[in-house]
Amino acid sequence: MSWKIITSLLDIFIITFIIYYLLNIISGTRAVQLIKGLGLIFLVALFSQLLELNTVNWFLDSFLTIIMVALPIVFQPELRRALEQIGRGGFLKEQFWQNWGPKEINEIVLAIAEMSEQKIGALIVVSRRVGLKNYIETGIQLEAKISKQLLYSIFQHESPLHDGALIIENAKIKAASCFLNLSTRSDINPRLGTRHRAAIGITEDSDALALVVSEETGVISVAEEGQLSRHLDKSELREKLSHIFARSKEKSFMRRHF
Ligand SMILES: Nc1ncnc2c1ncn2[C@@H]1O[C@H](COP(=O)(O)OP(=O)(O)OP(=O)(O)O)[C@@H](O)[C@H]1O
Repeated sequence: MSWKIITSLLDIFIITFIIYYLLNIISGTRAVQLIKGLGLIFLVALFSQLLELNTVNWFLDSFLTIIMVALPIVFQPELRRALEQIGRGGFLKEQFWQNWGPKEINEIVLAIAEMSEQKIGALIVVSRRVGLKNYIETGIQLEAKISKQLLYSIFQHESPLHDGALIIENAKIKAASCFLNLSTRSDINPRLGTRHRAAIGITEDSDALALVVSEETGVISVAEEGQLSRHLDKSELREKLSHIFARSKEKSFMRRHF
């Protein structure tokens, strides 16, 4: 095979990968409708060029120029998320799991299970490699050890900190009552309210995990990478948390030794 063919194949492979990656990032967002709309306008523009419909051509050309200028403004949140996702791609290798152990996981699981039984609404965000400083700053800052009792008491209705999200970073409770960006995805179950949307939102903005207890039903859910797994029981939650930290430890070990 000649060098030229190899570089052409590489070229095609890279472009296919980039398109696949971009489609993955925008799937389920309002940008999908926009892409469909733009595709349609490009098709009409192509036909009008072939048929030499000059006025239509002129109109579509001017329209597309305006759209291109307006795009970054209208889709600023989506663009920011996409760039954050690209930047996340594994370059920040902070050993976020270092202070985590079975004890911390156990305390969280017990607190969530108890709140689920008593239908106490809760939203707990567990950060991983991506720091959540900008979200921590929106709440009341704490620097507390993880304990079932503390988590449980923060989310009691009488507690001034119960509203909003609690953020755990490096196995420490960093803040409570934090405000998160809500996911703008259009394919989220409409019966889920803002607590679940906020949980999904933070996992789109970062690689954090978000644990939710529904106040209405007591259902336990976990959001990861923009996907919500619902109806988890105590052991499934424990397994999920343990698995995530074990996986991170393994990956970090591989990086250091191979
Ligand atoms: N942007 C946000 N950031 C953090 N927490 C939020 C945010 N929006 C709402 N919440 C939390 O969610 C609570 C409201 O939950 P809501 O009933 O709207 O959601 P839900 O998904 O239906 O949850 P539930 O099943 O518990 O009712 C608020 O009281 C607040 O604690």
